[in-house]
Amino acid sequence: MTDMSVVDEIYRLNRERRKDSMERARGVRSMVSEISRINSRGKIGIIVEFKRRSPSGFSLARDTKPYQYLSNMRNERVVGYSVLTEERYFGGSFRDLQECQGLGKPLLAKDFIATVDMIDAEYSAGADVILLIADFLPDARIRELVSHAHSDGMEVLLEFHEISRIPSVRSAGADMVGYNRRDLRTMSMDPHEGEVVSRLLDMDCPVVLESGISSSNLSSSILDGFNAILVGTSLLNGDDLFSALEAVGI
Ligand SMILES: O=C(O)c1ccccc1NCC(=O)[C@H](O)[C@H](O)COP(=O)(O)O
Repeated sequence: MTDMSVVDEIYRLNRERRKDSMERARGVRSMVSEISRINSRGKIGIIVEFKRRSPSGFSLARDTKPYQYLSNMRNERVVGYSVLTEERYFGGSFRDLQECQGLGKPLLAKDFIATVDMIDAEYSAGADVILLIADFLPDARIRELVSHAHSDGMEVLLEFHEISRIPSVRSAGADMVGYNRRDLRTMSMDPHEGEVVSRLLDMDCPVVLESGISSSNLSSSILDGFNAILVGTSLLNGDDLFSALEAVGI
Protein backbone atom coordinates (compact mmCIF):
# COMPACT_ATOMS: atom_id res chain seq x y z
CA MET A 1 0.00 0.00 0.00
CA THR A 2 1.45 3.43 -0.88
CA ASP A 3 1.72 6.11 1.80
CA MET A 4 -0.91 8.23 0.03
CA SER A 5 -3.29 5.23 0.26
CA VAL A 6 -2.58 5.07 4.02
CA VAL A 7 -4.06 8.54 4.53
CA ASP A 8 -6.83 7.96 1.99
CA GLU A 9 -7.60 4.66 3.74
CA ILE A 10 -7.80 6.43 7.10
CA TYR A 11 -10.30 8.94 5.70
CA ARG A 12 -12.32 6.05 4.25
CA LEU A 13 -12.28 4.19 7.57
CA ASN A 14 -13.42 7.32 9.37
CA ARG A 15 -16.38 7.75 7.04
CA GLU A 16 -17.56 4.26 8.02
CA ARG A 17 -16.45 4.43 11.66
CA ARG A 18 -18.95 3.90 14.50
CA LYS A 19 -19.33 7.23 16.32
CA ASP A 20 -21.21 6.76 19.60
CA SER A 21 -22.09 9.96 21.44
CA MET A 22 -20.02 10.21 24.64
CA GLU A 23 -20.28 12.18 27.86
CA ARG A 24 -18.47 15.52 27.50
CA ALA A 25 -17.45 16.47 31.05
CA ARG A 26 -16.75 20.20 30.67
CA GLY A 27 -17.02 23.36 28.55
CA VAL A 28 -14.63 24.19 25.72
CA ARG A 29 -11.17 25.59 26.53
CA SER A 30 -9.21 27.93 24.20
CA MET A 31 -5.82 26.79 22.90
CA VAL A 32 -5.40 30.17 21.18
CA SER A 33 -5.60 31.85 24.62
CA GLU A 34 -2.99 29.45 26.02
CA ILE A 35 -0.63 30.21 23.14
CA SER A 36 -1.13 33.97 23.63
CA ARG A 37 -0.37 33.53 27.35
CA ILE A 38 3.03 31.94 26.84
CA ASN A 39 3.94 34.12 23.84
CA SER A 40 3.31 37.21 26.02
CA ARG A 41 6.15 35.89 28.20
CA GLY A 42 8.42 35.74 25.13
CA LYS A 43 8.28 31.96 24.93
CA ILE A 44 7.11 29.50 22.29
CA GLY A 45 4.29 27.14 23.32
CA ILE A 46 4.31 23.35 23.09
CA ILE A 47 1.39 21.12 22.14
CA VAL A 48 2.37 17.72 23.57
CA GLU A 49 1.11 14.78 21.53
CA PHE A 50 0.29 11.25 22.67
CA LYS A 51 0.18 8.38 20.17
CA ARG A 52 0.85 4.64 20.49
CA ARG A 53 2.23 4.25 16.94
CA SER A 54 2.34 5.91 13.54
CA PRO A 55 2.74 4.89 9.88
CA SER A 56 6.22 6.41 9.72
CA GLY A 57 7.41 3.80 12.17
CA PHE A 58 6.98 5.13 15.70
CA SER A 59 5.85 2.58 18.25
CA LEU A 60 5.48 3.22 21.97
CA ALA A 61 7.73 0.84 23.91
CA ARG A 62 5.43 0.55 26.91
CA ASP A 63 1.70 0.24 27.51
CA THR A 64 1.11 3.79 28.72
CA LYS A 65 -2.32 5.43 28.92
CA PRO A 66 -2.53 8.96 27.48
CA TYR A 67 -3.68 10.50 30.78
CA GLN A 68 -0.76 8.92 32.64
CA TYR A 69 1.77 10.26 30.09
CA LEU A 70 0.29 13.72 29.52
CA SER A 71 -0.34 14.41 33.22
CA ASN A 72 3.43 14.20 33.72
CA MET A 73 4.03 16.82 31.01
CA ARG A 74 3.77 19.80 33.35
CA ASN A 75 5.65 22.86 32.07
CA GLU A 76 4.60 26.50 31.66
CA ARG A 77 5.17 26.13 27.92
CA VAL A 78 2.50 23.41 27.53
CA VAL A 79 -0.44 25.10 25.81
CA GLY A 80 -2.43 21.92 25.26
CA TYR A 81 -2.39 18.24 24.44
CA SER A 82 -2.82 16.44 21.12
CA VAL A 83 -4.49 13.05 21.51
CA LEU A 84 -4.64 10.65 18.54
CA THR A 85 -8.16 9.24 18.22
CA GLU A 86 -7.43 7.33 14.98
CA GLU A 87 -7.59 3.58 15.71
CA ARG A 88 -6.07 1.50 12.91
CA TYR A 89 -2.76 3.24 12.23
CA PHE A 90 -2.18 5.24 15.44
CA GLY A 91 -3.77 2.97 18.07
CA GLY A 92 -5.94 5.78 19.40
CA SER A 93 -9.64 6.05 20.34
CA PHE A 94 -12.36 8.52 21.25
CA ARG A 95 -12.14 7.01 24.74
CA ASP A 96 -8.48 8.07 24.97
CA LEU A 97 -9.57 11.66 24.36
CA GLN A 98 -12.48 11.43 26.81
CA GLU A 99 -10.13 10.18 29.57
CA CYS A 100 -7.92 13.28 29.15
CA GLN A 101 -10.63 15.89 29.79
CA GLY A 102 -9.48 16.40 33.39
CA LEU A 103 -5.92 17.43 32.45
CA GLY A 104 -6.63 21.13 32.79
CA LYS A 105 -5.38 22.15 29.33
CA PRO A 106 -7.09 22.35 25.91
CA LEU A 107 -7.31 19.05 23.98
CA LEU A 108 -6.63 18.76 20.25
CA ALA A 109 -8.43 15.76 18.76
CA LYS A 110 -5.78 14.44 16.35
CA ASP A 111 -7.54 12.55 13.59
CA PHE A 112 -8.40 12.71 9.91
CA ILE A 113 -11.65 14.62 9.83
CA ALA A 114 -13.63 15.11 6.62
CA THR A 115 -17.23 14.97 7.88
CA VAL A 116 -19.52 16.77 10.29
CA ASP A 117 -20.26 13.57 12.22
CA MET A 118 -16.54 13.14 12.99
CA ILE A 119 -16.51 16.67 14.42
CA ASP A 120 -19.56 15.87 16.55
CA ALA A 121 -17.93 12.65 17.78
CA GLU A 122 -14.73 14.50 18.77
CA TYR A 123 -16.77 17.22 20.50
CA SER A 124 -18.76 14.69 22.55
CA ALA A 125 -15.50 12.99 23.56
CA GLY A 126 -14.22 16.29 24.99
CA ALA A 127 -12.24 17.96 22.19
CA ASP A 128 -11.53 21.69 22.43
CA VAL A 129 -9.76 21.87 19.07
CA ILE A 130 -10.14 19.78 15.92
CA LEU A 131 -7.54 19.25 13.20
CA LEU A 132 -8.28 19.71 9.50
CA ILE A 133 -5.64 18.91 6.88
CA ALA A 134 -5.78 21.27 3.88
CA ASP A 135 -3.73 18.93 1.66
CA PHE A 136 -6.58 16.40 1.67
CA LEU A 137 -9.74 18.54 1.74
CA PRO A 138 -11.33 20.81 -0.90
CA ASP A 139 -11.73 24.47 0.06
CA ALA A 140 -15.55 24.36 0.29
CA ARG A 141 -15.42 21.34 2.63
CA ILE A 142 -12.81 23.08 4.82
CA ARG A 143 -15.07 26.12 5.17
CA GLU A 144 -18.07 23.91 5.99
CA LEU A 145 -16.15 21.99 8.66
CA VAL A 146 -14.60 25.13 10.19
CA SER A 147 -18.07 26.63 10.49
CA HIS A 148 -19.46 23.47 12.11
CA ALA A 149 -16.62 23.24 14.63
CA HIS A 150 -17.18 26.90 15.52
CA SER A 151 -20.90 26.24 16.03
CA ASP A 152 -19.85 23.79 18.78
CA GLY A 153 -17.54 26.47 20.24
CA MET A 154 -14.40 24.53 19.30
CA GLU A 155 -11.29 25.98 17.69
CA VAL A 156 -9.77 24.66 14.46
CA LEU A 157 -6.10 23.95 13.71
CA LEU A 158 -5.84 23.94 9.91
CA GLU A 159 -2.68 22.09 8.91
CA PHE A 160 -0.85 21.92 5.59
CA HIS A 161 2.39 20.68 4.06
CA GLU A 162 1.93 21.63 0.41
CA ILE A 163 3.04 25.25 -0.09
CA SER A 164 0.42 25.55 -2.85
CA ARG A 165 -2.32 25.25 -0.19
CA ILE A 166 -1.25 28.45 1.61
CA PRO A 167 -3.74 30.77 -0.19
CA SER A 168 -6.63 28.48 0.81
CA VAL A 169 -5.29 28.11 4.36
CA ARG A 170 -5.10 31.89 4.72
CA SER A 171 -8.75 32.38 3.73
CA ALA A 172 -10.36 29.45 5.57
CA GLY A 173 -11.16 31.25 8.84
CA ALA A 174 -9.33 28.72 11.06
CA ASP A 175 -8.21 29.74 14.56
CA MET A 176 -4.67 28.37 14.17
CA VAL A 177 -2.58 27.36 11.19
CA GLY A 178 -0.16 24.43 11.36
CA TYR A 179 2.75 23.71 9.05
CA ASN A 180 3.51 19.99 9.03
CA ARG A 181 7.18 19.38 8.16
CA ARG A 182 6.23 15.83 7.20
CA ASP A 183 4.74 15.21 3.75
CA LEU A 184 1.84 12.92 4.64
CA ARG A 185 1.71 11.58 1.08
CA THR A 186 5.33 10.34 1.11
CA MET A 187 6.01 10.27 4.90
CA SER A 188 9.25 12.11 4.15
CA MET A 189 10.41 15.06 6.25
CA ASP A 190 10.59 17.81 3.64
CA PRO A 191 10.62 21.08 5.61
CA HIS A 192 10.36 24.59 4.19
CA GLU A 193 9.97 26.57 7.42
CA GLY A 194 11.58 29.72 6.08
CA GLU A 195 9.32 30.04 3.05
CA VAL A 196 6.27 29.14 5.10
CA VAL A 197 6.97 31.76 7.77
CA SER A 198 7.57 34.47 5.18
CA ARG A 199 4.14 33.79 3.69
CA LEU A 200 2.25 33.47 6.98
CA LEU A 201 3.99 36.12 9.08
CA ASP A 202 1.18 38.67 8.59
CA MET A 203 -1.59 36.29 9.69
CA ASP A 204 -3.34 37.40 12.88
CA CYS A 205 -3.65 33.85 14.23
CA PRO A 206 -1.10 31.54 15.90
CA VAL A 207 1.13 29.53 13.55
CA VAL A 208 2.22 26.08 14.74
CA LEU A 209 5.23 24.06 13.54
CA GLU A 210 4.62 20.30 13.56
CA SER A 211 6.58 17.04 13.21
CA GLY A 212 10.14 15.90 13.56
CA ILE A 213 11.09 18.42 16.26
CA SER A 214 13.65 17.31 18.86
CA SER A 215 16.44 18.78 20.95
CA SER A 216 18.91 17.53 18.34
CA ASN A 217 17.50 19.72 15.55
CA LEU A 218 16.19 22.56 17.69
CA SER A 219 17.36 25.99 16.72
CA SER A 220 15.89 29.45 16.84
CA SER A 221 16.18 29.51 13.04
CA ILE A 222 13.64 26.75 12.38
CA LEU A 223 11.31 28.00 15.12
CA ASP A 224 11.58 31.70 14.30
CA GLY A 225 8.15 33.11 13.45
CA PHE A 226 6.16 30.22 14.94
CA ASN A 227 3.95 30.68 18.03
CA ALA A 228 3.93 27.04 19.08
CA ILE A 229 5.30 23.62 18.21
CA LEU A 230 3.50 20.27 18.16
CA VAL A 231 5.72 17.45 19.38
CA GLY A 232 5.04 13.72 19.68
CA THR A 233 7.85 11.27 18.99
CA SER A 234 10.86 12.96 20.59
CA LEU A 235 9.05 13.67 23.89
CA LEU A 236 7.51 10.17 23.90
CA ASN A 237 11.06 8.86 23.54
CA GLY A 238 12.16 10.84 26.59
CA ASP A 239 13.84 13.80 24.89
CA ASP A 240 14.27 16.74 27.30
CA LEU A 241 12.91 19.28 24.85
CA PHE A 242 11.89 21.70 27.61
CA SER A 243 15.50 22.16 28.73
CA ALA A 244 16.65 22.47 25.11
CA LEU A 245 14.14 25.28 24.52
CA GLU A 246 15.35 27.11 27.64
CA ALA A 247 18.92 26.75 26.42
CA VAL A 248 18.04 28.23 23.04
CA GLY A 249 16.14 30.99 24.82
CA ILE A 250 12.86 30.90 22.85
O1 LIG B 1 3.61 10.53 11.85
C1 LIG B 1 3.24 9.82 10.91
O2 LIG B 1 3.79 8.77 10.57
C2 LIG B 1 2.00 10.21 10.12
C3 LIG B 1 1.68 9.49 8.96
C4 LIG B 1 0.54 9.85 8.26
C5 LIG B 1 -0.27 10.89 8.69
C6 LIG B 1 0.06 11.61 9.84
C7 LIG B 1 1.20 11.27 10.55
N1 LIG B 1 1.57 11.92 11.70
C8 LIG B 1 0.70 12.86 12.35
C9 LIG B 1 1.51 14.01 12.72
O3 LIG B 1 1.40 15.02 12.12
C10 LIG B 1 2.51 13.82 13.84
O4 LIG B 1 2.02 12.80 14.69
C11 LIG B 1 2.71 15.08 14.68
O5 LIG B 1 3.00 16.18 13.83
C12 LIG B 1 3.87 14.87 15.66
O6 LIG B 1 5.02 14.56 14.89
P1 LIG B 1 6.30 13.93 15.65
O7 LIG B 1 6.72 14.91 16.73
O8 LIG B 1 7.34 13.75 14.57
O9 LIG B 1 5.84 12.62 16.24
